Amino acid sequence: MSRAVLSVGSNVGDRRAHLRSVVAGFAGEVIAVSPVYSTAPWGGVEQDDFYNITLIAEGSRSVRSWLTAGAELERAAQREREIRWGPRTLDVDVISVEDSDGIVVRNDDPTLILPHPRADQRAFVLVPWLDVDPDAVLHTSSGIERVDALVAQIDSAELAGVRRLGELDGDW
Ligand SMILES: Nc1ncnc2c1ncn2[C@@H]1O[C@H](COP(=O)(O)OP(=O)(O)OP(=O)(O)O)[C@@H](O)[C@H]1O
Ligand SMILES: Nc1nc2c(c(=O)[nH]1)N=C(CO)CN2
Repeated sequence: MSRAVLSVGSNVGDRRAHLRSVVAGFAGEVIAVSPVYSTAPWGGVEQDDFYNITLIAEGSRSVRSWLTAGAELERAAQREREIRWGPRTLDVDVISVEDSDGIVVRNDDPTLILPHPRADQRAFVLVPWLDVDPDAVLHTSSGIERVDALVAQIDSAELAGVRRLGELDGDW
C-alpha cells in the first residue's frame, strides 16, 4: 500500500481529455482531484499554456508503479519526448509518495527521484496541491516545508500565470 501525490499536465491536443485519462487510469485509487488550472509554461520553452491538476491516490502498489502506470498513460496519449520541458500531450510526474507506514519515500535513482526535485519551484504543482490538501508538506533538500509557505515564496508573476478554471468534470 502506498499513497502518491501526482502532478498531471497537458498542453497539446484535447488537454482536458488528457487529464481525464489519468483520473480514469487510476480509477478506484484516486482520493482527491484538484480543480484544473491554466498555467503559463514553466521552464523557459515558448509554448502554449498547460492545463494542470494535482491528484492524490492510494493503492496497493509498489512505489515505482506510480511512475510506470503514469508512463503507460503518457504512451496511450501518444506522448512524444522531444524537447526537455517542451510541449506534450500528457505528463504524469510523481511528486511525493508515502509508504504503508506513512513514511515519505526518498529515492535518488535518476529514473525515479523522490520527492520530485523541482516540485518546490513549480506553482503549477503546488497551487492545485493545496486545493486537495491545505496542510500539505514537501520534503525538500532544505527540510520539510509547508506547501503554502513554498507558494508564498514563488514569484508573483509566475503565480499570476496560474489561473483556476474549474473542476475537471465541471461545466466550463
Ligand atoms: N519523480 C519523478 N516523476 C516522474 N518522472 C521522474 C521522476 N524522477 C525521475 N523521473 C524520470 O524523469 C524522466 C523524464 O521525465 P519527463 O520527460 O516527464 O521529464 P519532464 O517532465 O520533462 O521534466 P521534469 O523531470 O523536470 O518534470 C522519466 O523517464 C523518469 O524516469
Ligand atoms: N505550466 C507548466 N509548465 C510545465 C509543465 C507543466 O505541466 N505545466 N511541465 C513541464 C514538464 O515537466 C514543463 N513545464
